[in-house]
Amino acid sequence: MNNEDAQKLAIMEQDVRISRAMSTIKHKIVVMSGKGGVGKSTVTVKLAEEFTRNGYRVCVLDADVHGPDIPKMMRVREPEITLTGNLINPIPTPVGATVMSIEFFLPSEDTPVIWRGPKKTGAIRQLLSDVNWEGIDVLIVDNPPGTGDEPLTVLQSIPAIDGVIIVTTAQEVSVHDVEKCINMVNQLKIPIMGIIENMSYLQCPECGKRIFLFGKDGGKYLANKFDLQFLGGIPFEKGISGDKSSASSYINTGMVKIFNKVEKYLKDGGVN
Ligand SMILES: Nc1ncnc2c1ncn2[C@@H]1O[C@H](COP(=O)(O)OP(=O)(O)OP(=O)(O)O)[C@@H](O)[C@H]1O
Repeated sequence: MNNEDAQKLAIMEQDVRISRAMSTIKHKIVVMSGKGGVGKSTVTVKLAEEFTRNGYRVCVLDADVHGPDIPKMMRVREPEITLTGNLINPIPTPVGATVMSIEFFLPSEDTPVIWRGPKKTGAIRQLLSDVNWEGIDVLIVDNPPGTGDEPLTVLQSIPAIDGVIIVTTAQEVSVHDVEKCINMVNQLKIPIMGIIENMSYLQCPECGKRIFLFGKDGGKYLANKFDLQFLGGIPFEKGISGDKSSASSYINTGMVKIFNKVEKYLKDGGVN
């Protein structure tokens, strides 16, 4: 066998291990965006909390190799890695969910990842195959931003994704980048559950008037253009911004409505 064939075989074997390891997960959701910083991780954490509050056993997979913020946002500090057989157990969080992140395997949380492409995608695939995913009702994956190798690897490696949730702001640049992201997911023939517009508006604490800092209805525009469900908007919220560690303590009415739609989508078997 030449080198290329050996590599193909190793990938196929890993695909089998991933499928086996993930086969017991009831539902898999991938949260993604064409643009960085639009609130993908925040939405992932809030959604995980809503599912947990409603009795689901939830795990969040932080697939962002460069900015693994999820453990901090889910208030996991000094995680203790344990094994079941040779599979790594997800780490419990204070709200009752669990989390798995590349950050747990870095020498320190301040260590930058300077790996090249294949090493990064290899790390993502290894997490998928080497984690103990037993007993999880809903896996929510925080996919790295953009349409590059890493988000693509997540979409191609996770079998039977129930649906992708696309996060955008109303801003033109975000909408434009998200269009590329939607096209990528469509090309892979993975269902898109719907669009969330984050940072939709700021409500003036004095007069209650809504200020649309990033313009209006970018999320609805995308939903109409691609014939997708608009899952809802989330306003700017004081409690959510700044210190990422504070995100977990915060409940948002917009998020409850979004959760209801996402839960209905899963119960209906992936039909909008
Ligand atoms: N609705 C909101 N109101 C106020 N601040 C928000 C809101 N959503 C997100 N933020 C803040 O915006 C910043 C970026 O959010 P977040 O990290 O969730 O984005 P991201 O899309 O996951 O970023 P990255 O591309 O780095 O992964 C954070 O400081 C977060 O607290």
